[in-house]
Amino acid sequence: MGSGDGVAGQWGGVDVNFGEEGGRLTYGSYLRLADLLDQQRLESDPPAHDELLFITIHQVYELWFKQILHELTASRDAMLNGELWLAEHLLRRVHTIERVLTQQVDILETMTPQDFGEFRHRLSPASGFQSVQFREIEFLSAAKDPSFVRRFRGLTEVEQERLRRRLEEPTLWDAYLEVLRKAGFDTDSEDSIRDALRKVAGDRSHYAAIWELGEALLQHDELAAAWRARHVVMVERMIGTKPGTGGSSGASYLRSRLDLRYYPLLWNLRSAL
Ligand code: HEM
Ligand SMILES: N[C@@H](CC(=O)c1ccccc1NC=O)C(=O)O
Repeated sequence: MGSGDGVAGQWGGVDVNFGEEGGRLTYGSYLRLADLLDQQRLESDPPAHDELLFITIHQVYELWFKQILHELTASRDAMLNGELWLAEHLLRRVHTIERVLTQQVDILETMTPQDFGEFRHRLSPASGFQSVQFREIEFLSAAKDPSFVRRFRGLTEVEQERLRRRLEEPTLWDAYLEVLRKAGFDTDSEDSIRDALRKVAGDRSHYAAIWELGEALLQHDELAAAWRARHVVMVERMIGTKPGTGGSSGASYLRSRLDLRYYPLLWNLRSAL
């Protein structure tokens, strides 16, 4: 039996020690649960029952966004280093997370418009439009749009700097073009890239790793589009045609974003196969 202040005892025939044990790692201290579980502060007063769900869902999104950025950055770097298997492996993990993110909408949709209405008026002018990590994912994937940095109101210096860095650094598409160049293809013009993609697609046994990587990028693009489509339908269900708390036209603004594609040349390729 161990010593210390913890609760010691027998469990299933195994000696166990619960407690701090003089600063030894515990589940709660490792995961910083005291801090994590103290971050859900409601705006509504008296508290609206569904606001905890609303905050929790968004915080979970942001945690997964952090993980996605970690994986996409490493995948981009792996492509630049010629480690194609690693780049693909990490993209496949991202796909799995992205599927979960779209499914999470189901949970939020258990909230009715009436119950959302109890605290929605407190949220203005905040909105998902201001999610820095969401925009970082777009920039890193290839959809760089510097106007977002200007249009964001109330960003901290650190957040602005994060976005500026993402605008400067290579995207996943830049890294894929580097992969094509290393394989001997010319990528100087859009036509030469189209040509390279057709050659890769036409000789998959020879270009297996490059083809599969292109497919993994396309999958990431498709899953991001699926999230946008799911989000706008949820928005219509929750607020109809009302303007958004972020100051946009709401669902019609979001509909204008549905055609966004990170890798249009990979999509165009389909018409040539
Ligand atoms: C009740 C649920 C939700 C409603 C009614 C809603 C509504 C909206 C609206 C109206 C906009 C347009 C900007 C504006 O406010 O004017 C927007 C943007 C956005 N929302 Fe939501 N949203 C909901 C849940 C979520 C969740 C769970 C996320 C996850 C992080 C999210 C992320 C975003 C993002 C990233 C944008 C910017 C999209 C873009 O610029 O392409 N939203 N949302
Ligand atoms: N823009 C939403 C409110 C909303 O959903 C929201 C508000 C604050 C922080 C994140 C949000 N999520 C997505 O936009 C609305 O207009 O109802």
